[in-house]
Amino acid sequence: QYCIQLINPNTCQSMTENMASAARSVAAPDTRILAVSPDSGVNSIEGHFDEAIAAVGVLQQVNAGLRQRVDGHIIACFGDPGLLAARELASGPVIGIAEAAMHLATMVATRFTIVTTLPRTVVIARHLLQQYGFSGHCAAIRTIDLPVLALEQDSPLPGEKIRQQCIEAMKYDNSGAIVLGCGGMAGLASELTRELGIPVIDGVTAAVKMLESLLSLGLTTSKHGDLAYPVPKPVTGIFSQLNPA
Ligand SMILES: O=C(O)C[C@H]1NC(=O)NC1=O
Repeated sequence: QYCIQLINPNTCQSMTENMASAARSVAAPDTRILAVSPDSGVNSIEGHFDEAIAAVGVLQQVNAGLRQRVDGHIIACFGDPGLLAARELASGPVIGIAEAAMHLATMVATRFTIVTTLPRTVVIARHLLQQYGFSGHCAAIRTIDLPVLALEQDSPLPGEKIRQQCIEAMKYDNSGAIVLGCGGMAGLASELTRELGIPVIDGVTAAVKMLESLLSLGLTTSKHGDLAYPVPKPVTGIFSQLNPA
């Protein structure tokens, strides 16, 4: 009975489709997943500049979701771009895949390792750990040193490098769980968990189940305080699409 809007903040359609199938594989039978991505922006998010651009696209999609009366929103990029702004705009709950995966990891292990893509995005994950209060829980942030879109090519290399970093994490990091640090890794978690014998958590599937939990408990974004709807004012020019629905 829920309609969840899954927003891939980059414009790579194949990634949107891949994460949508991962989301649908865990969604409750009567949960509908509406997978979208911005009409314009960047085809992969690999740094602060890309994040800033993607955040505007996320807000445009949240607005579209509001008009379609979706029950909640997932921001499916490991930088959780635009998360708090999206919570101001939205009436339903909004969850970022990084925060979802991190929360679940702390419930099954005392420390976790994040495995992400490019070294330059490590600082983004570090900032989120601080913002969410999980710095003490994260033993290490590892990278496969491949661009995000390498995950969309038909090659075994990214999967192999992720597996290798998971094995290194198990050997050297004293971590009890792994967090996959990219929306494009969504389909890999269950096989890696089975093969390696350690919880490997993907934020897309984690966010779907957390959103269903919030909705079933009647919990939604608080409009008391700083996440109240934006102060009404004209939003002009290229941002006019962001005027609240
Ligand atoms: O920061 C990253 O490596 C991953 C991030 N970039 C992207 O386009 N989707 C993501 O989840």
